[in-house]
Amino acid sequence: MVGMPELVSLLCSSCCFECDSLDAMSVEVERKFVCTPDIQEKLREIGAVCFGQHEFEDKYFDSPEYHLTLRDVWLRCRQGSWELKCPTQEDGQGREEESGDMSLLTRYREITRLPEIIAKVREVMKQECTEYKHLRQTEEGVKDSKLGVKSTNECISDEGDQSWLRQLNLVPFAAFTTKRCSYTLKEEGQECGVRVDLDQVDFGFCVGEIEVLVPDGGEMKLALEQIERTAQSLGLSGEKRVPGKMDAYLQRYCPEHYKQLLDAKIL
Ligand SMILES: Cc1ncc(C[n+]2csc(CCOP(=O)(O)OP(=O)(O)OP(=O)(O)O)c2C)c(N)n1
Repeated sequence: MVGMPELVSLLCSSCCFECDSLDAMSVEVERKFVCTPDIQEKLREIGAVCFGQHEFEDKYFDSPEYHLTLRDVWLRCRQGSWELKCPTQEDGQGREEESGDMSLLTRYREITRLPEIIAKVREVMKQECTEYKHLRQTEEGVKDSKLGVKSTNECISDEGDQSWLRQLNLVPFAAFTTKRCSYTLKEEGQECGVRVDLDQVDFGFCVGEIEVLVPDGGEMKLALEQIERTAQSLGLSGEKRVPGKMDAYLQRYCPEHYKQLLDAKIL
């Protein structure tokens, strides 16, 4: 594991920044790994190209009873844009159920359009607590609110925009800033590249991620194989699940929430 100061110096200051272009609904397949001091050298050796370095703040939201995260549903606002990650199968978790290294892969549906995010959150809340007090009021409120017809994904900019959070009783439970250095690796004959992110968080934690975004209905098997090949060429051996930024944050700052997620086998 690379320490905070080392990764700051590892982050390549010469990289240019390219904006991420995410589909409004796609499946993110990823494998986390422990960053070693030579990771950037290894990435360059295998032909990965650094395409960006940037910093962003994530704020995560849930109900006080953790109705979303206990169903493996993750609502966040990143630099003013809303994102929801949820398991790809309704009943299953995002973790791949295959054996060996494949079990280190996670697969989440990413939703980035606000009306779809609100609809999904409402659906989860409904399943979670059928007699949820706020719900009937929420359904009416969100339908009537200007947010219900908004097609873009915008930040909480005024009181009105926060109404859906209040109506669904969602409150922030985690907030941290990440410095990220992003690489892309294109294999011969493959149309889409693999993305590798090296993240350093403001509370002193580092983690790497190999990631492929599969558009809705896209080829999942290919993505899984691409990630595995990249992991192998980086010499990553892994039998153990690698904790992410959220694991580290909750373990440190919200032990009760963390325990509940461990008990529910979400983390
Ligand atoms: C290995 C592993 N990762 C995540 C989870 C569940 N989970 C916990 S927090 C969480 C939400 C954050 O997901 P993560 O991939 O860690 O976000 P980030 O590192 O910021 O990457 P980006 O979204 O920019 O690509 C999830 C899905 C899990 N059970 N196991």
